[in-house]
Amino acid sequence: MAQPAFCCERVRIELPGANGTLRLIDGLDLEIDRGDFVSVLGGSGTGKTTLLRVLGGLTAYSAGIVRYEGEVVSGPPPGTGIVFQDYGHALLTWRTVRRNVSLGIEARMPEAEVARRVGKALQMVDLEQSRDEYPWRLSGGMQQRVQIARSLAMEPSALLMDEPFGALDAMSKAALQDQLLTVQRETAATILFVTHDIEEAIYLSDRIIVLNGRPARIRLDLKIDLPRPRNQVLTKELPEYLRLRHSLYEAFKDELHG
Ligand SMILES: Nc1ncnc2c1ncn2[C@@H]1O[C@H](COP(=O)(O)OP(=O)(O)OP(=O)(O)O)[C@@H](O)[C@H]1O
Repeated sequence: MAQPAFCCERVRIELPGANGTLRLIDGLDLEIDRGDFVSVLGGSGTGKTTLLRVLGGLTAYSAGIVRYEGEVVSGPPPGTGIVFQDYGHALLTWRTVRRNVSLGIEARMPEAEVARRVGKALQMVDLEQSRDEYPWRLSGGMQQRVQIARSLAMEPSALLMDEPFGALDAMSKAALQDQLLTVQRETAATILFVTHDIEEAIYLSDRIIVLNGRPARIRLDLKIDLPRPRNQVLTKELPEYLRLRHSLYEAFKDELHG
């Protein structure tokens, strides 16, 4: 069998809390295949963001082992990019769009290669027209596209995304979802996507993992077998989409209704 992109074996994640150590996740076994789009759902505070940070090498784990492409994760693995919800803080206001996108690569490669990658990344998120603008002159959706372009310029083999569209209005959100699906098709990157939005998770994913409990465990692991390319109207009318939506809302009934 092909080597998975991410592999967690009996992973325990503990964080310091006001009343001692918080055991957030324990005994987590998880494999994420290369090129898969995997969403992580779970109630507030279950540890979704923390798990993403552990896979991205930003937060240490306390037991077990996390691997990316076979290598033990002990810092941000080469070839992975992280996109946060808070694009406002992620972007540098004094740099143009182009120079925000080049941020992660400009010190590491020749100028011509930087320019090529920035141009390609801006094209993928449809922001070529705004390359010389400053981020504060852009809408929220456009700012988030700048952050995504910055990750894409690193030509990542995996993207870790923490509620990237959580702060956007419904129209911008749908447009960015479709753009992300196009990016995934073009780059074949593995995408791990944390969201609170059940419908967004079904629409985008090949697989959905639901975390719950303290310490959190995987409560549901669903394969999403909807045809691609997906379509905001047609996909959401498919009986299989409605069935998945129904079972996920059932799984979250207690959390949604208190
Ligand atoms: N750096 C930290 N130090 C200590 N505790 C933390 C830290 N980061 C998060 N926590 C705690 O860990 C728990 C899980 O947080 P996390 O942000 O991973 O959950 P989440 O599932 O992403 O939540 P949400 O859906 O609300 O964003 C929370 O109780 C939070 O207070």
